[in-house]
Amino acid sequence: MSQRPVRLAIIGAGVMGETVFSGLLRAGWDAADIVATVRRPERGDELAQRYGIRVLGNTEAAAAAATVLVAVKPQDITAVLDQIGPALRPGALVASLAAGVATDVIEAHLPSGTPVVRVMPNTPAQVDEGMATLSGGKHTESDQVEQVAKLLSATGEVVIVPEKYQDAVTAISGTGPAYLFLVVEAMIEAGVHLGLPRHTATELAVQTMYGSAKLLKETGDHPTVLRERVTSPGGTTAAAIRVLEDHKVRAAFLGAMEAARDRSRALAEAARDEAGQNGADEAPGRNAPA
Ligand SMILES: NC(=O)C1=CN([C@@H]2O[C@H](COP(=O)(O)OP(=O)(O)OC[C@H]3O[C@@H](n4cnc5c(N)ncnc54)[C@H](O)[C@@H]3O)[C@@H](O)[C@H]2O)C=CC1
Ligand SMILES: O=C(O)[C@@H]1CCC=N1
Repeated sequence: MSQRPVRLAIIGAGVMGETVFSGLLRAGWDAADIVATVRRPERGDELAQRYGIRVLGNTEAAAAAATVLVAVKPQDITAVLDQIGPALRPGALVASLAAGVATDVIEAHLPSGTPVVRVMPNTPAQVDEGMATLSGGKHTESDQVEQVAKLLSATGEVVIVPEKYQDAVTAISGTGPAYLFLVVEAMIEAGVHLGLPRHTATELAVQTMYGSAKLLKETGDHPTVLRERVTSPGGTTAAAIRVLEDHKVRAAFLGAMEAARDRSRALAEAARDEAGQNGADEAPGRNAPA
């Protein structure tokens, strides 16, 4: 424990955990500064071989690092926090990627005074175009939130938000890539239905999504303005949009995003109930800053 800490431990290196540490490696971090944990040994071997990072057990990894990023599913997080809490280094910072799970629940499963940062990232971080939002807990100083923001900025944009926004954020940027992939999937299938070869339909749909996103970002123009520029009076776009409006696409997005927000809240409640059942208030102070 007295050894110099590694910079980061990723607890549960699945899709998002790998996304974060691979972005840090692309940004120039040394593999020796990162340790990760996994549930399946084959997964650990794969990560160690591909990236040269060390794969350890959960408590060993937590004990080794200055910052501990917990990237397990919301359903698994309280058990993992209970396991790693006693092993944390004094002053260690804990960040969580778990959808819904609030900082007070995370704090309740860690030694009293542990600084906690709740993060909602997204998968475009795999190509350094992520969108992550961060909120600090009640023992977290603003420079500690900034520290996690700096770390995640290796994989894209980062915004610090009040925690009360995190469920809505989850519905827009955390979950959002899936809506857009579904739109592309639907466009490809429709293109095939119209008689295009599948590879042609795929290339056209993917580049159209990419080009449209770039146009939105680079011009800063409102999507309504950009849509109007495509829509000629009495033309093809007006005909297509009319069908989408008939099918209540906007209402469907409203309903879908309310459902995502509500699910985020429900995941939070499930984790909170577990905290209650375990009688976890806050564990005794073992992590006061050194
Ligand atoms: N996939 C996504 O687009 C996003 C995911 N998230 C959040 O990120 C977290 C991780 O999600 P994914 O990476 O998609 O899930 P995943 O299932 O790919 O990764 C979770 C990993 O944790 C490992 N794990 C579970 N229990 C463990 C334990 N006790 N010890 C060590 N490893 C353990 C699993 O084996 C798995 O590899 C979730 O909490 C999710 O809400 C947040 C934003 C976006
Ligand atoms: O579907 C989920 O629960 C996670 C959180 C945001 C995106 N994927």
